[in-house]
This record gives sequence, structure tokens and C-alpha cells, in this order.
Amino acid sequence: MSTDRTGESPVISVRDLRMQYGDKTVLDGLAFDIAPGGVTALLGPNGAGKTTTVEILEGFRQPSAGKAEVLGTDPLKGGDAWRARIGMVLQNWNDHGKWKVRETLSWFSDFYRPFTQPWDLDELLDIVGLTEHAGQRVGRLSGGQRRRLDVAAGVVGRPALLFLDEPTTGFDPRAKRDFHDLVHRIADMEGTTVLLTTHDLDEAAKLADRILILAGGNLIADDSPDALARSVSDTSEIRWRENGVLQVHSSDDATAFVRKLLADEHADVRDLEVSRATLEDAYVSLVEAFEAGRADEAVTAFQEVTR
Ligand SMILES: Nc1ncnc2c1ncn2[C@@H]1O[C@H](COP(=O)(O)OP(=O)(O)OP(=O)(O)O)[C@@H](O)[C@H]1O
Repeated sequence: MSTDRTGESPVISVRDLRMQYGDKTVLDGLAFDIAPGGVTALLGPNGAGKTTTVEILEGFRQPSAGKAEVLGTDPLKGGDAWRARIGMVLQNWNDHGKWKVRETLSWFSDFYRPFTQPWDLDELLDIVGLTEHAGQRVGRLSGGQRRRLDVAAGVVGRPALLFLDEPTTGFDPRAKRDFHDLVHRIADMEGTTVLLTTHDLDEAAKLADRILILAGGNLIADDSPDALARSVSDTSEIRWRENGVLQVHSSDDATAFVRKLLADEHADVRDLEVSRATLEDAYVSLVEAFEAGRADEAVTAFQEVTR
């Protein structure tokens, strides 16, 4: 197993990973490492292979070829001790709707107990905002409350690695904010490595320090959200009101422009706003460029066949 510059072994290591469903190639030689700690978001269009990748890493799916190591182990060979170091928040899991919330968490906690020191259930219920629903049947929870229970069940064993698959689907804005605080807390205070898949690019930008974009069976981008946004455009848009009139200016050096603007003591500058390209801008532009390139490739291949 390779180590990174800090000498730490990666939590996830993927080499030449391939996945073929019939004659359809979904993963085409995928390779990446994820070092311990931090939040990595795996993004990509529908059908890009994110769930397939995550399910391979969780040990639920056998790749057609290539190598995956999670916490130093081939996921297909991981036993209970390995599984206990991993937390999962899946899109769907079958549960016992008649079980009560605390009882369900306690059941998960008991699985982890021989291997780790699980969270105190009252503390965890409080963190995920389910204290007052502790005695309620799971089948009676709202969608958002149910998702909070999913998150609690995923982290109850204080995992070294947490998979979050579309974790905030159905959350109201406040629940989403609470959830983001929870993920920051888990990543910062517990040192848990988090792999997140989401279509919510605002969420990815808020939570992740590293973004992987999967398209056409391989990574088309691997960088921080900020660096990706800058790769699309260094230009910022500056808006303000002057004597009640809206002004808009584009600049490659927003700081210098704003400094100059505010230095003019005669100017009545109000409602100043500076906005830059977002992760969403970068994502759309990278995926569109990739798809346009593939369209060119398809045209070339077609021309070669028909020549
Ligand atoms: N068991 C399977 N048998 C055949 N094809 C499959 C199977 N599972 C997934 N696929 C196909 O593989 C491709 C990738 O699916 P996957 O669910 O990994 O993508 P995804 O990036 O997670 O998509 P989404 O964003 O829509 O959740 C899709 O075209 C899907 O139809």
C-alpha cells in the first residue's frame, strides 16, 4: 500500500478500477487516494458511477477489474472488525418500522461495541435533534427526521470512515444546516474521513475540502472547491449602489477595485457585494466541456467507420 507525503497510509486507495455492466463500461480505470481526515465529495452526472464506486468501496459490489483498498483491506474481504470502523448513510435501507428510535440506535450501537466505544445515545440523539422523538416508532418519523436517524445510525460507532450518500435529501433548510454542522463536527473533532456523494453543489462546497468529479468512467477533476471555481474564472462581479443607482463592474482583482472604490470619500457607496464563480459554475462548465469533447470523439469515430 502506498503512503502519502505525510507518511500516512490512505484511508481509500483505488487503482485501475473497472466496472462493466454487460457491454456498458461504467468505471474505466478509475484511480485515486484519499488521505485520513477531511471531507471529499464525489460528484458527477446521473449514471456516472458514483454509487457503483461507493458500493465497491463498501464491499457490496465486486468490480470487474482493478484494486480497491479501504482502511488497508480489500472491501470484499473485510470482516466485522473492519466493518465496525466504517459508517454508512445509505439512500435506502430496510429497517424495522415498528422499532423505536432509541431502540434502533441501541441495536446499531451494540454491533459496534465489541470493536469501538460508541457514542452515548442521549448525546447523539441530542446532536441529531431527535431527543423528543426517542420513544417514537421509526415508521412514524417524517422524511427529514428519518434521515437524521440514518445519520445517527451511520456515526454511532465513531467510524474512522463515513460514507454519506445523498445525505440531506428531504431536509428542510434548518435541518440541512444542523446536518452540515454535525458533519463538520465529526470531521474536525473526531478526525473521521468522510466520502460524500451529492447533487447539491452548494452542500459540496460547504462541506468538502476536496472535490472529485466523475464522468465517462473516470475523474475529470480533482481539486479543492475554491481552486475549481477559480479554474473557470478569476473574474469577480462587484455590485453596489451609488446615490441610489445600481452599479456593476467585473474585475480580476476585486480587492484592489473595492479598495479604490471605498477610498473615494465623495462616493456614497452602499450595499456592496462581491461574487465569484461558484463550484456549481465550475461543475457545469467542466461536465459540459467533457460532454462536448466526447461528442467530438463520437463524430470522429463515426467518420472513421463510414470512411
Ligand atoms: N446492477 C446493475 N446492472 C446493470 N447496470 C447497472 C447496475 N447498477 C448500475 N447500473 C448502471 O450503471 C450506471 C452507473 O450507475 P450508478 O448508480 O453507479 O450512477 P450514479 O452516478 O450513482 O447515478 P445517480 O447520480 O443517478 O445516482 C448507470 O447507467 C446504471 O444504469
